[in-house]
Amino acid sequence: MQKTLHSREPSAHDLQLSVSSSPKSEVSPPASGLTVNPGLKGDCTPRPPSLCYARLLGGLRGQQAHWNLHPWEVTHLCGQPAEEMDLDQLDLNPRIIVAVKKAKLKSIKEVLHFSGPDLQRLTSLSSLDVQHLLRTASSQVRGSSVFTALHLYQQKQRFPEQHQRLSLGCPVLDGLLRGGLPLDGLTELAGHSSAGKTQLALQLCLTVQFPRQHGGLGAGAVYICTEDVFPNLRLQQLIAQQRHLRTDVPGDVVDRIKFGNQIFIEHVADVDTLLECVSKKVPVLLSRGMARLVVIDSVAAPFRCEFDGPAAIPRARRLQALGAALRRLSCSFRSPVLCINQVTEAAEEQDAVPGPQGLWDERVSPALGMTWSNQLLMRLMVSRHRAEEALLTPPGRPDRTLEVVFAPHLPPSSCSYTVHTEGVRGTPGTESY
Ligand SMILES: Nc1ncnc2c1ncn2[C@@H]1O[C@H](COP(=O)(O)OP(=O)(O)OP(=O)(O)O)[C@@H](O)[C@H]1O
Repeated sequence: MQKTLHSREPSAHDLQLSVSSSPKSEVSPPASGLTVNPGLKGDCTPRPPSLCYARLLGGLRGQQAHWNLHPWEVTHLCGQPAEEMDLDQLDLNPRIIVAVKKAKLKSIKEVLHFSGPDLQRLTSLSSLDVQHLLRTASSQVRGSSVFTALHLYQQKQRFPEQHQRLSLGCPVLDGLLRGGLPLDGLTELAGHSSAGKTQLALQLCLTVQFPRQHGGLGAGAVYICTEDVFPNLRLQQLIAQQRHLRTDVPGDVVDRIKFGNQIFIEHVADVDTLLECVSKKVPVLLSRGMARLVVIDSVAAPFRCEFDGPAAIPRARRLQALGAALRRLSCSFRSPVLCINQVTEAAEEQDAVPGPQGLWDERVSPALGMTWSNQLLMRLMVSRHRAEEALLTPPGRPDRTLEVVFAPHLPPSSCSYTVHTEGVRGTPGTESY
């Protein structure tokens, strides 16, 4: 009987292993990384565990197995459902396998359903054997693909999904954010009134609709307004100007996208409606692939109105609930969530958020305090130079700054930007890290 355990195309490295009851039908094991299988009696040649086990199994059953795969792969059938996994795939002493089979356990899944003491009782194996059995079974189910965050970070080509970002529609801004907004997690965009937060959010609602190769996610956006009416006129203007802003994208690609049809606008006035919107309505759009960006403009307004005075504890609870719902949405649907936030002038110097250069004179801090800050993956701050400073700014020079206040993957950094008819553009050469 022939048994093929893996359907991968054989390569030069593959070891064709014929296993039979005949002791001569074996292949030299690989030179390195070998272990001695404790279950082998009278045969102390070091071999890969799976190879030893295969040989013994063949010997026990008088059967022939012919495996077209590298022996190391036999123990690493990653991704196969546990219920389909045959006990014979386990790299174990056959004595243990026989005991398990005698106990009428047919698959790895069944083995893993029992606790150690239950297995001991069922199989009459020693506690050490049962521990070994459970460890081998669980590592078989888990497979070999344990990756650290460093692996994911360093191997960009191998994990393109993990490195995907939503472009801001401008190479300078994308350069500052190493590609754009991360898909998993909440990004806050905080800043004074008229700094350009809404402009950037509108631009993202358009960028998200571009195909992946042009920095988008090929879907629409949900825009939740909590304070002002949605700026529809400005959106129409930005749509009309997309060809001028996105000179990197072929004109026919821009023309084909019906930008106006894929922005879902919701107005909410209080915290309950906001929570209901993000937990009921938004998931429907995201799960259907109709949207892959959520914007809340602004997140502070409902909390500011409803929790005036000493209502700190209920406010913190609602903020946490909102943060949790948004994070769940973002991670489940790999869709960025952008929360626009207002800022408050800090009365005390120690409350202020330092800019990348430690600009204490900014003396502003995003609204909603520490409870909200803890919900965020990344905080961006936009600022517009004060009126008196703007007078000193030479004409044509940018008077706005975008700062990365914190992000797990970015250093504190900043760059200048301008808002034009066609949208928001970073100013080349103004980046500082
Ligand atoms: N069509 C346009 N052409 C050029 N600049 C524009 C245009 N529309 C808006 N702007 C600029 O954008 C600024 C307003 O930006 P935006 O509405 O994003 O502010 P904001 O940070 O969201 O403020 P708020 O918190 O009050 O909503 C204006 O001050 C103006 O300089």
